[in-house]
Amino acid sequence: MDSLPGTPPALDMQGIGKAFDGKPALEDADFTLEWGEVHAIVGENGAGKSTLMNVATGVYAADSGHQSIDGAAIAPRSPTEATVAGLGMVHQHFRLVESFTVAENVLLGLGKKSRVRSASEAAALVSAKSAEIGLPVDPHRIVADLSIADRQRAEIVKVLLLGARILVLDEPTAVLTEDEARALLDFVRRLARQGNAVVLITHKFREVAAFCDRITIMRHGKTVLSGAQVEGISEEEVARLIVGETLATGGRPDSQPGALRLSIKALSLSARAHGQGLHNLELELREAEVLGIAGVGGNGQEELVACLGGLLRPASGEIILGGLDIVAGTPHERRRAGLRVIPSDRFATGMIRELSIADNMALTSVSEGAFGGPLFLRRDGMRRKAEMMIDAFDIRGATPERSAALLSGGNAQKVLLSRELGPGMKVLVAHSPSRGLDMKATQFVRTAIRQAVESGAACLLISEDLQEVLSLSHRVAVMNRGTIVGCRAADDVTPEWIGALLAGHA
Ligand SMILES: Nc1ncnc2c1ncn2[C@@H]1O[C@H](COP(=O)(O)OP(=O)(O)OP(=O)(O)O)[C@@H](O)[C@H]1O
Repeated sequence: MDSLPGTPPALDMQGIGKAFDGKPALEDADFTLEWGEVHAIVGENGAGKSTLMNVATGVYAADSGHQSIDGAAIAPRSPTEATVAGLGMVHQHFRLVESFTVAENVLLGLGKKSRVRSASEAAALVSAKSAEIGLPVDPHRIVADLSIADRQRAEIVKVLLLGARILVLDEPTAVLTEDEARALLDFVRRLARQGNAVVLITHKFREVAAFCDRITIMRHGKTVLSGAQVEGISEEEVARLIVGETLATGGRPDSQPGALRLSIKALSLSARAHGQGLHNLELELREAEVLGIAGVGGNGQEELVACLGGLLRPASGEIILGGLDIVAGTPHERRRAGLRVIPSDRFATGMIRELSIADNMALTSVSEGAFGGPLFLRRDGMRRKAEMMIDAFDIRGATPERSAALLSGGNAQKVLLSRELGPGMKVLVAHSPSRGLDMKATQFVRTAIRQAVESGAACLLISEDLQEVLSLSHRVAVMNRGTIVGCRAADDVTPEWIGALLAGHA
């Protein structure tokens, strides 16, 4: 989509360089966004997509290069400055104050210089904007009470109210259901067609193909394809440019399921206290087997993972691992019995953002005395172990001392895997293990699971990504309303079977 002749681009970035601790995250990167278009930025984890847009929006200062917004040269020193100039970003982790209402957040964002003085005036603005752009947002709700999709919409309305006409969305659909994602992307297209401009950072080619006008591809901090028309570009071509090499396609682990490893009997969890709850859930998992659990998110998947990991205590039922009922065991005791969990939200229960990579890798073994007692922690041992893991799992840009908060999504997942797939693992519970990851990191995660299962581990794979479930599992179970509503060999699974099971309980 070209702007009218003589119209300056919405955003123009040329020759952008940025290094962190001497390591380049961006090298001579270019990006041009026209008014009226949705422009996708794609690239593998750590390619520099977020960093490029963080430079554009004043989160980071570039080391080199220049940029302009609507023809005016600018090097924003803060996100507020960028938003005032017309450029606003909605990050992967939302930046709203949780204890405030949506209107109070907008009031806070508008700042003292604004003529808006009260939360009720801000609320009126939110309602008007929300109606104008067709994005439902209730200004009076407390942010902590909102669903993820509601929060995202609130953040978008806020950014637009602060003056943005260029909207940057960093992997906005990674946290949404399919319906929510479609609604958001429809909105994004409308917004662009009204004369605004949108940058969409995404890993999903189908979003690029269906909703974007042009595409920019990044690899290792550089722009390897700049603003090509989406029409006429194939998924294979995009994949090749993203990774710079061809990927091996994986498949199901080459293993024969053996003896019973884990059995869950009549597991129930109160629905009132814990969202959906669980109802008489029954499962059996064998050694060297992947049992995939398909279903729409919010049907008890989170609760099942929390009950297995020991973060929630079920009202009744048994969880038998290797002949032992672990239902009353602490998370630590379950680990000792060989149970490992990869949660869907890496930083909520898997890792501690504020700690270093080495500390995160040692998190679960420190209490077992692997690195000395609490008073004399052998930090050199932790560092050496972390160096080995960084090497073995090819965690790019990582050093043992670096804060985990600085890892890209794919690399954070690799840190988690390096810790959980360690010795003693008998049952792996993996919840959406490749959510938000690029193709190469996804491939890495699936290969790691496959190898663990081929060495005899049992894996319960819980994922809303049916393709992921089908590509790895020996058997597939369907979860709906807090229970397992059907289970069969993966080869016999059809979309109709899954659809009927989901509808039968709708
Ligand atoms: N504040 C920071 N300090 C140090 N290194 C950083 C910082 N922010 C990003 N990096 C590094 O810069 C590189 C590019 O990261 P960036 O987050 O831009 O990648 P990305 O393409 O957005 O990845 P993802 O798809 O995983 O979000 C990575 O190696 C990352 O670890």
